Formats: sequence, C-alpha cells, structure tokens
Amino acid sequence: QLKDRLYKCHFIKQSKEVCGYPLSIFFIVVNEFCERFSYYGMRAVLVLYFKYFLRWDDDLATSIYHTFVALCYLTPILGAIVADSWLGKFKTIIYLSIVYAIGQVAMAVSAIHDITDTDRDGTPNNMTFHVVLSMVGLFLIALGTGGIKPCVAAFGGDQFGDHQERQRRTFFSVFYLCINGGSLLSTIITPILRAQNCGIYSKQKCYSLAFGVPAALMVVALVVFIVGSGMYYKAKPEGNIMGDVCKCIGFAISNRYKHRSKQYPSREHWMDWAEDKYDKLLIAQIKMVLKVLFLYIPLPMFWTLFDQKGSRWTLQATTMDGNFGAIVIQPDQMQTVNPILILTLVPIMDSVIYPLIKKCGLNFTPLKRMTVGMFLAALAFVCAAVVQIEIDVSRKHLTYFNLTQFLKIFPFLIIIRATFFLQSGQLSCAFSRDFGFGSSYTFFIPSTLSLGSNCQESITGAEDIKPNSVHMALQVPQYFFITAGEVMFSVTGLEFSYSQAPSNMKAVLQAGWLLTVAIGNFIVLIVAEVAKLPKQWTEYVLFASLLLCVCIIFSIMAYFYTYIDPTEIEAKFRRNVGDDDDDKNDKQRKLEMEMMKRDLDRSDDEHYKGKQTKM
Ligand SMILES: CC(C)[C@H](NC(=O)[C@H](C)N)C(=O)O
Repeated sequence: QLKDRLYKCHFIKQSKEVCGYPLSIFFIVVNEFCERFSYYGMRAVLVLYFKYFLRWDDDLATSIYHTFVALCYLTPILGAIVADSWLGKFKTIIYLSIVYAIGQVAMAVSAIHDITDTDRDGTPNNMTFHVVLSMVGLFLIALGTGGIKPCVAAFGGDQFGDHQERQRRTFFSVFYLCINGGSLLSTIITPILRAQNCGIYSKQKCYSLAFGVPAALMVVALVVFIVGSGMYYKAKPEGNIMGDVCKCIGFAISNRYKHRSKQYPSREHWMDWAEDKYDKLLIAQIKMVLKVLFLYIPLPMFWTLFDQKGSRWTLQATTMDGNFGAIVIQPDQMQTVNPILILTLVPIMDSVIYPLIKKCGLNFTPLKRMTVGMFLAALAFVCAAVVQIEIDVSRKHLTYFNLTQFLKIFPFLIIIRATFFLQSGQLSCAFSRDFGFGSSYTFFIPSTLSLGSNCQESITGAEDIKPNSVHMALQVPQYFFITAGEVMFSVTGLEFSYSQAPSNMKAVLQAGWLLTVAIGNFIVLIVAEVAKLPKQWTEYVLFASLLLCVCIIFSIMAYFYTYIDPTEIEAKFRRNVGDDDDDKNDKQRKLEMEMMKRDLDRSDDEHYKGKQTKM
C-alpha cells in the first residue's frame, strides 16, 4: 500500500495539468457525458418503443421498463467486485463499455421493422425476433452501464493526489453536471429522431435511429476513454474487499451463535465477535458501513417515485397536449425538464439557498436535506395525481362528432393540418383537415364521390378519440418538485455516502447507494402489480402516501444517527496498533520507505534516459 501511494504521488507529480487539474480527467468527464447521453437517450424512448413498436400494454411496458432500470443499478456491485478484485477499474471500464455498445447496437437493429416485415404493410411479421433481440440488447446495456457506473466516478477521483482535495470536489460537481448535460441533450434529441418516419419498404416511426444515435455515442465514449489511456493513473486492484467484508460478517454471526450460552460475556457490538479472527480496523470499518447501510433501508422508496418520470409520467404526457405555440413537445421530451432544472437548481442551492439557511442559524444537516427531498418527491406525486384527475375528466365523454361541428366547438385545439390525396388512375382530388393533438378520426368517403371535382366538402369525418385538451405544461410543477427533491436527496446522499465511508470501502458504499435505486424500481413493479388500482390518479396518491410514511420513519432514524469522521477513526486504530509493536516496526517501515524511494528514483532516471535516447 505504501509503495502504491508513493508511486501515485510520483505519477501525479509527473502528469500533465491544465489549470491545476490533471489532463486525464477531461477524457473521463467527456466519456461520462457521452455515456449518459447514450443511456438516457435510449431510456427516453424505451417505454414508447414497448408500447407502439412491440405493442405491449401500459402495465407490461412499465414493468419491463422498471425491471431494466433496476437491473442497471444491481450490476454496479458486479462491476465493483470485478474492478477491485480482478481487472482493475481501467480494464473493467473498457471491457464493459464494449458489452454496452453491443447492447445499444442490438436495440437499434431490433427496432428496424423492415427486417421481418415480409408483407410490407409497415408492421413486423415476426414480433418474437424483435422482442428477443431487444431483451438481449437491454440485458447487455444493463450489464455495461451498471458495471462501469461505480468505476468511472471512482477512477476519476483516483486521478487526484491527496493535496488536490478542492479540485477533486470540483471534479465531482462537474461530473454530476456532465451526467445531466448528457441526459438533457439526449432526451431532447432522441424523441425528435423517434418522431421521424423511416424505413425501406414502408415508413414508420424511426425507433432504430433513436436507438442508433445513442449506440454511436457509446462508441464515441469508449474511443475518448481509450485516447486518454496513456495519461491515467491506474491503481492496482486492492483485492476483493467485498469478499473480506462478507467473510468477516459471516464469522461474527457464526461466532456469536457458537457462544450464545450465558457463560460467555456479551460484547458491545455483535461485530465484535469477529475480533477472534479479524483485524480490529476492518471490524471498525464494517461497523461504519453497516451504520450507513441501516440508514439506507427506507431510501428505495424515493427512487420508486423518482424513476416513474420515465414510465408513468411519460405515458401521462401521451394523453396531454404538447403544443407550446412555436414548438410541439413530444411526450418523451417532457423528461428534459428534469436535467434542465438540475443544471439550474444545483448552483442555486449551493450558492444561495444553503448559505442562506446557514445564515439564519439553522443546521441543515445532510440527513435533514434528504428528508426534505423525500417530502418534495411525495408532493410531486400529489401534483401528478391532480393532473391525472384533470386528464380523466377531459377524456370522460368519448362521443362521435361531425368533424366540422367539432372544429367549431374546439377551434383552439387545432394544431396539425394534413392534406390527403385520393387517386384513381389519372383522376385525383385533395382534401385537408386540421387535427388536435392525440386525436383519432375516421373519414367517410361517399361512394358517389367523383374524383377530379373538389372533395373538400363531400368528405365528412368522425372523431374516434378526442384531442388531448390538458396541456403538458401542467406537468411542470410535478417535475419541479421531483427535481428539487432530487437535488436535496440524491446530490446530498452521494456526498454523504462518500464522507461516511471508510477509506477502503468508498466503492462498496457507492454500490450500496446504487442498490437503493434498484430496489426502488422493484417496488414500482410490486406495488403496481399488487395494488392494481383502477384509476391512475389513485396509484399516484398511493405512492405519495407511502413515501410520506417512509419520510417520517427516515427522519426518526436520522435523528439518532451520529456523524463520524472515518479518517479520524481509522487513524486512531492505526495509532493503537502502532503503539503495540512500536520501535521494531517503525524502523522496518522507515527502511522500506527508503528502499522504495530509491527504487522509484532509479526507475525515474531510467524512464528519463529512455526518453532522451528516443529523442
Ligand atoms: C441516478 C443518478 C441520480 C444520476 N441521474 C441524474 O442525475 C438525473 C439525470 N437527474 C445518474 O447518475 O444518472
């Protein structure tokens, strides 16, 4: 470990810097931007791909969507284990990025309807092919995105020396902004691509392009990461820390069980039963981690609500009017409101709100912020329920209107003007109609119609589905509350997980934090399946109430939590061990240090000489 630290100091001293930041981190943040573009771009159109391309119903589409998201946040544990115990972060990122890119390409191919459209009517004839290929694609993406997630941020952090704490903090903020920048751009662009018509034999909504561009961005992410290869500090895998933790906990439990009889004196903490075999420092570190993990128990409920932006809220938007005057917003584009608000709210919170609260003399601790974040997310779902009631009322009466009569009643809903051509041989006639957003019509063409004359008047229409009358702008309050909640909950939670984790278990706690996201997505599936509520708004109210209850439980747990400084605790344990075997070890350590410094200087000289000969 000492040798590694010396090597790292030496490496960082030698590496190129721009404005005090290692040049290598620019490749890492660009990689993160492209990767998040790829992930969120694909995710933005996913639920609509399920519904309109694979022709699944809303419930199945929502279930598979959340299973996929859950899987994306389960795999970080796998990535952390592979990186820490076997490949190291650099190789893990490279290999899993390749898997990820293959998955994105599979998704793009699965969305080409022409592949199985043998009768060329615009719909696939072998749906099984498309379903299987897209499921394989999603599995590979989940493996890739989740696997690299805990590695990329930690790998970025590794590029800084102990003296660059300020720069490292700034790096993490820029990293979060890159996540949201990538997410913002992709959630604007991929729905536009999806709305295009494309195809070889027949034109259909272009899901293949909407998945193809994220696939290309993932390839760019990989290439950018590889280009920076020579500049990175690559820490060696530290051994399977997760394995050590599990073994130590297992030993403590079994040892406690073996000594369950009253004749054995009890110990202060059940983990102390591992002292017979394991290092006291490791036990202290596990205790710190368990304390935080215990606090994590209620957290998945936040993610249960948060991640419904991409499913239920997008489906809700499909029943709303997206006409914003100059532009028409696609339902899946509404999700962009989240990263837009993140990019504005994070700086506002950090530089105005939090300092103001501090000035008022209030101690707004991380756990208090997270509690408020949960409350805001519950409020967002109350807003979603109110909007849903509005939609339900507006769509209640499905009546058949004469088109002209309908247009007289709702002239303000007119947003699309389409022209149809009827043709028979050389004769043709055209008629135009205006349509409301989300509406559906049947036109009656009289058999007596003579082509060549004006058919505008002769053709009448019946409205099958009324245009959406509730405006998508009404979703903005729910997006505002959920994003304000995210800033307070997620940004603070990430920082809290890092600051309360022992030095060698930062990655373990990051994986634990991401696990709460995975569990949250499973809860959506369970609640939606078990509750099976007939009205969507009642489901929103149910989720809001559940989060409110969890928020109260969390605030009680947070009240009893005492903040720690892991570095101080670890130093205390190291000092204690040092006191025990003092002088002998001290001399030995000094000697080792001297030898290593000499080794490094020598290798440095050789490196320098090598460079001179090459020149
Ligand atoms: C899951 C994380 C909270 C994070 N997501 C966001 O920041 C969204 C886009 N606001 C991520 O790492 O993707």
